[in-house]
Amino acid sequence: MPHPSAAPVLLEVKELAKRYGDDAQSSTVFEQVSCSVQAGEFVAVVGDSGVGKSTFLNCLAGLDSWQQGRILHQGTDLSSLDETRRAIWRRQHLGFVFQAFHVLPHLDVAQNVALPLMLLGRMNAQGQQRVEQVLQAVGLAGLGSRLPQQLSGGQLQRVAIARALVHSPPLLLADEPTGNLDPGTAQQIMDLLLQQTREQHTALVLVTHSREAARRADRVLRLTAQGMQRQGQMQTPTQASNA
Ligand SMILES: Nc1ncnc2c1ncn2[C@@H]1O[C@H](COP(=O)(O)OP(=O)(O)OP(=O)(O)O)[C@@H](O)[C@H]1O
Repeated sequence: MPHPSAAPVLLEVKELAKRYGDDAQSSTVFEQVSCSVQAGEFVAVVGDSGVGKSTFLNCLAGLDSWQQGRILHQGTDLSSLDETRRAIWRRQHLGFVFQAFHVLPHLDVAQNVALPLMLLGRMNAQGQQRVEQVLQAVGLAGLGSRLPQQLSGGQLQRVAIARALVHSPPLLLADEPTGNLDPGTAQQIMDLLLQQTREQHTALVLVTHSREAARRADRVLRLTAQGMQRQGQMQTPTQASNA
């Protein structure tokens, strides 16, 4: 695997600002947020509770809107895509692991994991094999026909990770994927996430409060209301805008 510093830039965020409310009564969540992520790189995003980490991740996924700035994925400006094209772009380029799993209760484990392939029209014999391969990789081999209600929290999070990786997206966004888990299971989930992203050369942007998880990142970025800074460094505004 090439070292991240030699890899091309996958994601660029330029002076992003997010506000809620209308002009008369708006409240700024964050502004002047800039950063970039290279292919295959693992970036942890940390910050105080309520500072806007989940909001930032939702913006990166094109699931939320912003008032100023740009988000570029491999040079494509997300705001240039209408809703339909954004949805297609998400299917092809993105995996998202939510804190609350978001596993569909009426589908079995294999069907949940297969969803991205079905949406991409890739659920043929090869797709079936891929589902089995990913289930095995996350330690759920043999559990494909179980319903989500028959799984533990750690197993459900594994389903969510398998589903986010099954279509080999270049970018994986994960919002506190270990937040609901005990420390032992949390570590296993982090091991798995890292192993899978390293093997598939997927860039990983992980929002976390966990020092343990952040410690394993290639880079840690701290989100504040005024911008994004590389953790552990005092930066000039110019350096921060290049974080
Ligand atoms: N729909 C909304 N309308 C108004 N304000 C909102 C809305 N959604 C979120 N907020 C506010 O935006 C801010 C950022 O929320 P967000 O969930 O992104 O923070 P966070 O850093 O992920 O928090 P935590 O670490 O506690 O999960 C919070 O102050 C929250 O109250």
